[in-house]
Amino acid sequence: MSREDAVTGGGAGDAGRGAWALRLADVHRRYGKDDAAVAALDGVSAGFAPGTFTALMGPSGSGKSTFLHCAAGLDRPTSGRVELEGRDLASMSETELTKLRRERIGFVFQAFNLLPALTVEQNVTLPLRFSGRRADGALVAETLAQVGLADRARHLPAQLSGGQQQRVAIARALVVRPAVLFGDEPTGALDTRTAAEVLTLLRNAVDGAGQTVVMVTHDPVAASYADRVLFLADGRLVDEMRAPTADAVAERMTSLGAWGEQARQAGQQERQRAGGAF
Ligand SMILES: Nc1ncnc2c1ncn2[C@@H]1O[C@H](COP(=O)(O)OP(=O)(O)OP(=O)(O)O)[C@@H](O)[C@H]1O
Repeated sequence: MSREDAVTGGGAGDAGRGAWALRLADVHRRYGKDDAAVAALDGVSAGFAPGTFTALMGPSGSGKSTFLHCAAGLDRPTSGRVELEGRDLASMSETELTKLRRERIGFVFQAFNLLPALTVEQNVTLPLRFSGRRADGALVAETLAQVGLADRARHLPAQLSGGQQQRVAIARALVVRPAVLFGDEPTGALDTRTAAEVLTLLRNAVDGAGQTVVMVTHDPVAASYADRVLFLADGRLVDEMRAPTADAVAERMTSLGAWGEQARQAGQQERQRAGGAF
């Protein structure tokens, strides 16, 4: 697959619809109407091959959360296609989307969102119960072992460190063996050493189990664990970096930040010249 195809999710190198775990094609998401309209996503196309780890970065307000929400079926694009394992999310009813989210999508947030009264094992079992599946003991044990918590199954979340709690959240996301695991700043609340453990875990899920991971982060070190970084600015994908290093990512973010600020100022001047409201 060429670099171009990886960014656009199309072209001659695309082996067909089934080739991507996730694919976005010309996705637009607008909020508000007329003068107050905001193009949070402005024609985003990207393909995510199975068993790859992608970091999504960009200045504040560039559209990262909107991207994740549209890609994970939590929000619907204004136009464009989002395909998960070749299935078009736009054609699905709310009931079908809910089922798809439960069975084929994993989500890990900055806040661990564990249920405090349930044990580690019970927290991890929840998604299976929600999707009406039997809480297979072997599967749960295997998933807990995968995140290094086999000996903590009967503990309560409050008895665990922050890093361990995030590992439980990752186990809970992985237990359904999702098509894509989405992370929204999953290491944002962790110290450097603990964050490294969690990122290594995600890396191993990709390398060892063929998991597909898409992670939003502001941290260049976190992004360096990914196979590639996609950079968003003003709702558009503006660059891709393969085999990223923390230094190279930090440098790119600095120039993007400056670029984003220039673009905002230019837009403001334009609106003032045009006699706009602000
Ligand atoms: N519900 C909404 N209604 C109106 N505008 C919105 C809404 N959600 C997001 N936006 C706007 O869309 C743009 C993209 O927002 P988004 O939250 O996706 O950016 P982000 O890159 O995740 O930002 P951050 O890094 O600060 O979390 C911003 O201009 C934001 O103000």
